[in-house]
Amino acid sequence: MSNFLVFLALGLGLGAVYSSLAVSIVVTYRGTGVVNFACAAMATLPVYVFNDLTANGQLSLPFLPSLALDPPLPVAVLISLTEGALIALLVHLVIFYPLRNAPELARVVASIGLFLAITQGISLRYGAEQRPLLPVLPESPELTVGGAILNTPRLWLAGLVVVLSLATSLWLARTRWGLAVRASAENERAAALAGISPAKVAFVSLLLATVSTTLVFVLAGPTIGLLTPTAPPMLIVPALAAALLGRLRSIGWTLLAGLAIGVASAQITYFSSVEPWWPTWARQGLGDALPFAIIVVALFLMGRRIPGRAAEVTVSLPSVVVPRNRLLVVVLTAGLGLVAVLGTEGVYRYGVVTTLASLLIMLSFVVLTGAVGQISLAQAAFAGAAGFALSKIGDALPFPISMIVAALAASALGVLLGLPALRIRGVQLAIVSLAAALAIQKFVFSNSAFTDPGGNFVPSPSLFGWEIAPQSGSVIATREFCLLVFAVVLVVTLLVGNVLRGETGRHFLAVRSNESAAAFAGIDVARTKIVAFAVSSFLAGLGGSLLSYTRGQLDGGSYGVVVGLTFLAVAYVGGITSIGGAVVASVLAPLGVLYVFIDRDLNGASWYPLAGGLLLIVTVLQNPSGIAGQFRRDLGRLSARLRGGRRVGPATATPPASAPAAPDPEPMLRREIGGTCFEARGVTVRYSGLVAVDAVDLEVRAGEIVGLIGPNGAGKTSFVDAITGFCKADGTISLGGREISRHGPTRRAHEGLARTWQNTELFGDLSVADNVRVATERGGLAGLARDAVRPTRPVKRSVTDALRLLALDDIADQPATALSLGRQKLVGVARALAMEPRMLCLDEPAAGLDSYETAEFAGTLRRIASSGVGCLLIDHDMGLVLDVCDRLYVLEFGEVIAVGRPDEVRRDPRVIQAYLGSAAASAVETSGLATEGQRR
Ligand SMILES: Nc1ncnc2c1ncn2[C@@H]1O[C@H](COP(=O)(O)OP(=O)(O)OP(=O)(O)O)[C@@H](O)[C@H]1O
Repeated sequence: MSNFLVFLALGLGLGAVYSSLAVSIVVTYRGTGVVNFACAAMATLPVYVFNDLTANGQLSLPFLPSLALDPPLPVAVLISLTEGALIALLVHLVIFYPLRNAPELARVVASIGLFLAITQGISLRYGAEQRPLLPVLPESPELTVGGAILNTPRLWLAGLVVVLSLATSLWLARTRWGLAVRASAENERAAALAGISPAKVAFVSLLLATVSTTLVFVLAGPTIGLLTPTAPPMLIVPALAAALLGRLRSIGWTLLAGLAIGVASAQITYFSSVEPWWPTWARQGLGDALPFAIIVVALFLMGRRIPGRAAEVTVSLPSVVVPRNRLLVVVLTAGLGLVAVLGTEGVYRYGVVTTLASLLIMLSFVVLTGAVGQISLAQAAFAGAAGFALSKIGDALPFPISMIVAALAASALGVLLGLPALRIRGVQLAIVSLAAALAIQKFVFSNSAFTDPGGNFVPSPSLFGWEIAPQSGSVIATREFCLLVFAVVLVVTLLVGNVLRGETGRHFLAVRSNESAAAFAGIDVARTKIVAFAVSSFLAGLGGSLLSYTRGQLDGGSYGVVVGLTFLAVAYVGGITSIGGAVVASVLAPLGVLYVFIDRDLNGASWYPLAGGLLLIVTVLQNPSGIAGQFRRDLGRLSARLRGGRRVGPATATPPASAPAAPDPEPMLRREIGGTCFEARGVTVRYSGLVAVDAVDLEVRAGEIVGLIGPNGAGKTSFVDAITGFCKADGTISLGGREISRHGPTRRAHEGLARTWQNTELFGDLSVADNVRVATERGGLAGLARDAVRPTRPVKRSVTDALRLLALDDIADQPATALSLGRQKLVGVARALAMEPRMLCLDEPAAGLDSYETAEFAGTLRRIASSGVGCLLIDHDMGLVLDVCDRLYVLEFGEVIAVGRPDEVRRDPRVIQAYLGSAAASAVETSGLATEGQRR
């Protein structure tokens, strides 16, 4: 019992550090929208200054020579806090403020760049060796409870953090600045309109967060562990777990969660080091794995309830370059690689082989982060998992089977990590993957129960009994091994190129662009993400296996978290959205060609990690598509100039200069209206207290065009969302006589219920043709296998027919988002049509079309219906609706107030009343609704 109390006090101290960091993460997030992975790193720098001041009497600020100064303790604390404040100012001005509207991925990556820059900068300025930290808080009064002497400084620290957290909570709740932070977090645009400056709010939050964390770090002394450049910064992982448990919002819950995590990990330390019944395999690293377990559970249980933060403006991710595997480019790049392998020796050849192997790890980022938009910080852990697996099975299995099995082990781990990604995305996934990387490093790679403490030797690959030793005597990279790596990397890169330009690649890009629209285009979003995780971790595993051969031996730090963050940094700097970017990144990779050059010829290897962090920040700020993207743009400009000086810009489909005459009236199509193809009974949609759709019955017959009209807010879109499975609803929905009420959106789409969206919802990275085509492809593992061998397959007839019907075939190769709004809507209709639906729901398809295009669209709609498809049309253009629809349903406040033929409905007094109010009713009766509809 007394040990329990001792560890409870120790745990409260540790928990206090976690809590203070976690509260800072929450305050920064609410004020700036950035989950700051460098929060602990920013406070670590002042701890070094404080440590030098108190232990050596030296003021050693970054970039400046040390000064002899022996200040009293309060002055030393004050100097450290001032440094913390200056760091916050600098980070705000140089990084977070310029990135305020950048995509979430960019902001996460920038804070990782900051983490790397600070930790590597500390290493250069203060050295990488461990430093002891002296207690700062008083050791009195001595507290003895139940015979246990409790650690008083840790209890003081816990008390201080509780007070600081309460003060922060009061500040947020009661002060003008606190109100501004809360307003900005809810709706930055509205806050800005109300006169609140988002920039000032962001700075004040960051300042408060950094200074309070600095104070706690400085006073915590040995509670934060030994002082090394990376140990205190890595406290960010348990702190992120606590912040998530507080839903990135509640200071109180965050405080409690941090304290609880601290206490739990102290108790784990106690039990695992003392109790004989504690399993041997769980004696090392379990405390480090705890935050991962907590984060996964927290995100799984309440991932969707963690609030996003609305920015004033948002910018999309850099666009993806779909690889073409052009023969000339492949031959030139492969030739260059071969020359590098054959033309180098010694340490340079080692650099070449490292670059080649790293290319596969960089490709793993291109697949997962570039193509699918999922941020993973665990790619090095996957590489390491394969490396460690290879050290165990490399002797038992021949090459390449051993390498493939090892990579499959990494892939299995990747799929496990991908499971939480089905419920979460963006920065939350970055947090899970960071925690996973730390857990794998500490609990698996550094655990003697799973690895060999004497060294995890990786046996040389042997091909048909011929051993290809990676090293031989003093040769650190043999030519045969380099050629083997070259061959593997070339084949795998070509296969990845095939996958990215095939249907799997289109599914990836669709999911990255818009998950809801992808789901209703029949794409299984969950399966697509899992496939991406599997492929990406498999690639990381292959790269890790090849790297492990070159190393010969692995230890716990070989594929640690910081290695992983460095991989991400170079992948981003090279260009995370293209294979060319991965090639550039592999040249920049740790121990790769450039590194060897910097080390050998410039004697600057110690600057490499710092340069990596800084370059990452600069890339995020200046050039999100990386070096490869910039190169491609420059090349484009150059070739345009050579072709005659024309500017290269996105292709746009311009409408005709002068509006052509309206098309001839559609020759009367013989439309046979068949039996009921769609039926909704008692459909009701509630948003909290509001009944948006109230027990609506609606029926559409095959070949019939049914209009659903009503004033703004009547519930039309909610009804379509309900029947297509995009919002919760009561009632029954049947398609072709089969009830589909319980099916999800994707299954409803597969059953033949297609829809278009009010806001186009196209896939921005795909061309017009691919936006349509992607809805006809099934993807999955079968698609992956087909893509690998034959990525260019014939386009389905329904796709070409839909493009032709909507007159989009002449602009099929243009990027969909470069079209006018009206034409984008037509692409949405074509996509729905290509799925060969029985029933088509069109949500305001004519908004954005001019009168000529609208008249054409009316004809198109009749043609669609004449093929037997039931159509439900929502539109405010009454001219179109009255002209084209066979029957109309009129909604008001969620209820159907009229049903009938257009000529009946337009004379219905309730309808006239609903549209215009009673005063104007009689006037309109004479002019007709059509005029009013057109005016709208
Ligand atoms: N996600 C939501 N949460 C809460 N209320 C909602 C939500 N979506 C819609 N509403 C409300 O439900 C009602 C119906 O909205 P809906 O968008 O379905 O109407 P609509 O007829 O499609 O309007 P419009 O013609 O302007 O598109 C409105 O009062 C709207 O404010």
